[in-house]
Amino acid sequence: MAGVAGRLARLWCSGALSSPLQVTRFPALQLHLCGPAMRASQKDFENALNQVKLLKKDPGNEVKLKLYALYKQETARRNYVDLVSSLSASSESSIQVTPAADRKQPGSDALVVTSQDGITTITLNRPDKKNALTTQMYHDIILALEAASKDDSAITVLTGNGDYYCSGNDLTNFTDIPPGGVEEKARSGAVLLRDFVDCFIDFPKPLVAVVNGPAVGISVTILGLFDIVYATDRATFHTPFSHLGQSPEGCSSYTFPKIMGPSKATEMLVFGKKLTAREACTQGLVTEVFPDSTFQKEVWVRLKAYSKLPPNAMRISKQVIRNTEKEKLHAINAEESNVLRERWLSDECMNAVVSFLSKKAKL
Ligand SMILES: CCCC/C=C/CC(=O)SCCNC(=O)CCNC(=O)[C@H](O)C(C)(C)COP(=O)(O)OP(=O)(O)OC[C@H]1O[C@@H](n2cnc3c(N)ncnc32)[C@H](O)[C@@H]1OP(=O)(O)O
Repeated sequence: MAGVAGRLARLWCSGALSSPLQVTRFPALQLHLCGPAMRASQKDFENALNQVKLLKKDPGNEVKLKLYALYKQETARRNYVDLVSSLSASSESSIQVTPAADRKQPGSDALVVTSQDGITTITLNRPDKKNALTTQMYHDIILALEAASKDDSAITVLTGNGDYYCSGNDLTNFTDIPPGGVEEKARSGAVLLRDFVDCFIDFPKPLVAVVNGPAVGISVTILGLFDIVYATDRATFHTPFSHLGQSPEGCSSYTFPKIMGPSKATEMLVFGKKLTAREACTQGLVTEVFPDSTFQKEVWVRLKAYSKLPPNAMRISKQVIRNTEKEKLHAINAEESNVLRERWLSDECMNAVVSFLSKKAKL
């Protein structure tokens, strides 16, 4: 695998790949760009890579993102073959192979929703990926919030499983390029972002973030739309948008200056300054910080007590607080999503994403 990865890296780092048009002149590589249904043999793939080595110019970021996606497919294919080989090698193997149709759909395990003691808890559950948000997870969170807004719980909580709260947008989302290309991807991403943030703006009940560890990107910006933010003292708050060639979302361009003042907001949103939990609390983004050793216990005791308060009174009080700003927040969300759609198409953003993916794939 490292061989294929290394070759891909050398191709684009050395400038060996040329334009997307030139790449599609090579039938074997084209087969791979068309996906698993038209999969070329490993030999075809190796041949294609040798062919593209002869090209002179950079292939462009769209092709690099496709190459990364193909590299992941290739890895998955090899893992599949290895697993089946290991099963055949040991006829006494105890591994049960579940028929594909019976398996849970991707994404379903990545979000866990529970309801207890008047509290609905939505838990991000991809601890091995620091709870990075896949496209599926954005959709699932929207559905979970819609359900929670109508269930009989008094309070809704968002938290993370594992050492991180959330590492923000899963940057591999960028490799899932539809037939309409990166423009279509950016358009659909902006619609999803807007719908996702709208749900937080409109959420009718008290919404609490239980920040169990570091938080990055969109998981930080939407905190400005929560009613309470409790954090472990291990948490940090980081919005590296400029580093990623991106711009603020989650209404943070409005809520952060309002919460912490324009210059502190600029340090975070423009210069990517990472705040400790205590700094975030001093600046008003976090409601209260707890020692990590007692964080879960203290927070849940507190929330269980709050959940016994009259639910209608809490809902109406929240409406009174939120309603004066709702229209404005929706307008800001729409504007931020539009700006980001453009940003996602910029070289600054594409280069940053390709650089992250190259490091991740150890290319
Ligand atoms: C609808 C769309 C809205 C889009 C708007 C959102 C804007 C944002 O959210 S921008 C912020 C995007 N997030 C990042 O830039 C964070 C990227 N990740 C990291 O910098 C590091 O992984 C992190 C500091 C979070 C953790 O570092 P480590 O403690 O060293 O752990 P690893 O890097 O080894 O991470 C383990 C594993 O998880 C993968 N990972 C983590 N975060 C992401 C992510 N955001 N996207 C994709 N993958 C992520 C990481 O690559 C590792 O994977 P493997 O190597 O496969 O094990």
